[in-house]
Amino acid sequence: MGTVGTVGSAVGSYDALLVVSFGGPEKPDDVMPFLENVVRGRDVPRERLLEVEAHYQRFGGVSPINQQCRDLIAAVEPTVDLPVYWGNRNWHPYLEDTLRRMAADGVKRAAAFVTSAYSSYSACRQYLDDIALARAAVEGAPEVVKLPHYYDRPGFVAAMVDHTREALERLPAEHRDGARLVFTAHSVPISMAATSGPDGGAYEAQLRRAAELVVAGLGGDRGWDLVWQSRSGPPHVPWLEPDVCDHLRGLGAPAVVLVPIGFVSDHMEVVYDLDVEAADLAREIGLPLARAATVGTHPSFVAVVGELLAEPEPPACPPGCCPAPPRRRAHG
Ligand SMILES: CC1=C(CCC(=O)O)c2cc3nc(cc4[nH]c(cc5[nH]c(cc1n2)c(C)c5CCC(=O)O)c(CCC(=O)O)c4C)C(CCC(=O)O)=C3C
Ligand SMILES: [Fe+2]
Repeated sequence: MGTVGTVGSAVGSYDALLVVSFGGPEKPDDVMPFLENVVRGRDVPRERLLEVEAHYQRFGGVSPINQQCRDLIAAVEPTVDLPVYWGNRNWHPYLEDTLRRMAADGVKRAAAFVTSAYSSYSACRQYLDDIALARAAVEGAPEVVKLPHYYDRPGFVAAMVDHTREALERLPAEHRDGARLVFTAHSVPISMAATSGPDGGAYEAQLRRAAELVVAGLGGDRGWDLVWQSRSGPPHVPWLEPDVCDHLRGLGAPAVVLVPIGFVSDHMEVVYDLDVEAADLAREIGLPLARAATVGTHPSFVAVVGELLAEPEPPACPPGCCPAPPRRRAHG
């Protein structure tokens, strides 16, 4: 027992909610140590890391993600009947420290809400692995049951529909009808996309499904695409394409609404890669652009957390689901 995603037990068996997130730096000196944590054992070239460091430093070394987690927790806390804890993969508060506190508080069985709605190694399995590692380091750590993916929940979709409609309204009136919806998500290596979910291909399939639901919620008759952003890794490794900026160059529509369907809050990939990079490009090519907000603390999204907690415990991911990519050899 004691594995993540354990099957069994009845509804209402949780004695805490654990919000699990990525983590981000909150001052300039945190940035490099945070980035080193993120890419440890991964094939990310030094030049890419320095580029991303500059994105964070441009915002004073502060990632928006931690405050967004605090905001989400503040919104969720009054709606659930459980103590709420928060632990990150890559920065304080670390999962391990949080699990230690939970053990000291007598928590036995927590539900984990991960701030990522989709399958794939980076969006799902890596969080499970991190939870397992943190649990192994903590004497008497609670069991942790990861709540299921929520990209197709009506509350998630409704929040994105509202935010997309708001973005459309920010476009000049004459362009609203013709504006194309361009959904974006974090690119991943093609090999990771291919092995995501129990039968492969789940990351892209789930994103397409979520986008379809949002388009339907808006009335259904608007042209849309799903494209990728925030590519990392070395140039010789193929990642999902097209990149959002390349796509905007050849768009052939009078205006665009970018909809970051792949993210649950406006974190650095959104405020830099979309609001700086893609927005600069759009200005350069004279393309009116509005960016939809992510679900954030939209009430219908907040309600999804309570909905997941009230459901029967989800089955664990099958063992072969979203396997880890091969780890990079240590440099000599
Ligand atoms: C699928 C996916 C999500 C969505 C699911 C989810 O939300 O979890 C996501 C989220 C995030 N990614 C984030 C930050 C970073 N991701 C990196 C690198 C990578 N991401 C990958 C994938 C994903 N990443 C991959 C395959 C890599 C290559 C290295 C590796 O195989 O791990 C790097 C290294 C530098 C670089 O970008 O090259 C950074 C700094 C932040 C925090 C942002 C903030 O601070 O506000 C968040 C929420
Ligand atoms: Fe990432």
